[in-house]
Amino acid sequence: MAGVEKAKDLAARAAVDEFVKDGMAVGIGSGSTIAYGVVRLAERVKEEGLKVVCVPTSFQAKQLITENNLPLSDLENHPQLDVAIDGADEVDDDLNLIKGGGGCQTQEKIVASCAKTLVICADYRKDSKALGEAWLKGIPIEVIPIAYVPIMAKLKAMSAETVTLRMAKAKAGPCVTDNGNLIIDAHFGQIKDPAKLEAQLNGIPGVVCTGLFVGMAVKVFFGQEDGSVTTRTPRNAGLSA
Ligand SMILES: O=C(CO)[C@H](O)[C@H](O)COP(=O)(O)O
Repeated sequence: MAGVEKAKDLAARAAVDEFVKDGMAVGIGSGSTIAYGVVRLAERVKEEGLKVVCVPTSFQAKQLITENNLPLSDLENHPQLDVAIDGADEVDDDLNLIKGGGGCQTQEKIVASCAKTLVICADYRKDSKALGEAWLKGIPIEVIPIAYVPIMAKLKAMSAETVTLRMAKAKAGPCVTDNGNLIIDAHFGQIKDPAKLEAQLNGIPGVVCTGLFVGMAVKVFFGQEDGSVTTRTPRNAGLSA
């Protein structure tokens, strides 16, 4: 393994090693980076006899949990989680995030909101000073299907630079979320006030959930190109080895 994949693996392993302890209920995020974290968690269960339960944030996360023979649970049985570990598309200096590149931000935000701690693992490409600087595809916004046209118009009126209905890759038509909704990607350029923008977007009728995660993450692990892992916390907004 080399390059970006190695960086993802290192970051995810570091997050799992530092934050998952015996007896914990763990929220499992979605995407290619957390997949390495699930493999590491399964290793620790085998090697250390760790007892954990895992709550997924998507169909993909559920598959990861079951394929790695980890105990699967849900928010009905575990409405309070000790930690949620997830990936991100972009992370700013204050640990605000853009998520939803994989279209799972709604369940990811619900699970994160039920966890005492949200920890993010990402490769070096996700590190950014301000949201919207590196991730140019736009903020993923899950919407109720009947509302997608008026919501797109409202986003344009809010001065979004690009507004796109996300289309499926191997099927004609739109990408349909795990919740049966659609996704609009809206790029607002560099975002100066993520909390304000999130509140504005949440105020549009038909918006289910945005990919802006403001003030939720407590620590981010970045896998670097040179094989090191750096971290960022809200208290030390700079990077430390
Ligand atoms: O938010 C997500 C899915 O909705 C993912 O966590 C995010 O897209 C990062 O994915 P990857 O680890 O594959 O880069």
